[in-house]
Amino acid sequence: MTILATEGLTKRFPRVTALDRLTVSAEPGVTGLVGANGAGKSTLIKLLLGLTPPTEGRATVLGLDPAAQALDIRRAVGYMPEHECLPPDVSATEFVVHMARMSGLPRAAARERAADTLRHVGLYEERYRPIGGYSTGMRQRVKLAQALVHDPKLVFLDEPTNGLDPQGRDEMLALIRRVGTEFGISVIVTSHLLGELERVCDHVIVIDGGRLLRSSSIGEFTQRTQSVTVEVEEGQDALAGRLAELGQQVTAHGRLLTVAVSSPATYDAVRDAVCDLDLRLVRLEQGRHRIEDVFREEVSSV
Ligand SMILES: Nc1ncnc2c1ncn2[C@@H]1O[C@H](COP(=O)(O)OP(=O)(O)OP(=O)(O)O)[C@@H](O)[C@H]1O
Repeated sequence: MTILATEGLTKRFPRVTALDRLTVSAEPGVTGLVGANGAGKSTLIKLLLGLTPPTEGRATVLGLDPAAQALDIRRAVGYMPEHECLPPDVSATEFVVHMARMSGLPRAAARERAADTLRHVGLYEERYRPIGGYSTGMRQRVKLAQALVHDPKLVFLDEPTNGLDPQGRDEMLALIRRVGTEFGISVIVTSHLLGELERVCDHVIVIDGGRLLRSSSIGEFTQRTQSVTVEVEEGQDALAGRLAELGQQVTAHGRLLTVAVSSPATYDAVRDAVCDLDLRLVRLEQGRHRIEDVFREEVSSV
């Protein structure tokens, strides 16, 4: 089942084209939507929720059309907006119960669901205090709770790690992973920090300037760029030459050599070259480029 699909989706503002003929789809699971600030991530989410109409093109969310079935979509989808949107003078409990009631839950069910959801996102006693006194991390959790309280099939999380310190970031990312795995809710999560998404996503969509740069599973993203780092005590130039003769693709970074792994034979070639030249091997380490590196390479080649 496809959770969302777009075809030639375009949004033009008077001065800027925020989305430019975007054709992409996502399957159930956790999908990262990656792009620099201004790439068009928030605009895409707003179009998919039916909050703003496209200039051209089409989209479906859970098989529904945002232009004609926006209310049905909102019933089945949760949305955590990027910007601050919480009332400071009510408690998290009051706010999340209110949001559950807005989604159509009866009073008792809304209270129960709100309590469960706030506990799931890690807010306990503090949920009775006014939101105005919360830390950024606590406020992000409240925003996440209101997106989950009506038990959606899919949630859009717009920059959920924004403003968090490294520990808060790790906790939020772990929570997002749990939403996708334990709760079984599909997640579309945006970030301009490319590296952090590889830890939680099954699939990544990269957009740049409103255009699709890449859409693939995390595995494909990193596999393609698998490499092995070789360090020898001395003789790295001779080793690089020998490996090149054996048909390997080698790059030198000071004392370290990075060899692209084209097949398992690459490891045999490294072993043979080190033995032939009688070198002392210090390190042989499997390396994977991070999404960040792949993205940088692709952007610079566009
Ligand atoms: N309502 C609007 N009117 C005019 N321009 C807009 C509007 N909304 C977005 N834009 C522009 O469209 C482009 C894409 O914005 P968008 O907010 O979708 O990017 P983003 O990838 O979510 O980045 P950020 O994380 O910085 O919000 C930007 O150039 C932005 O200035």
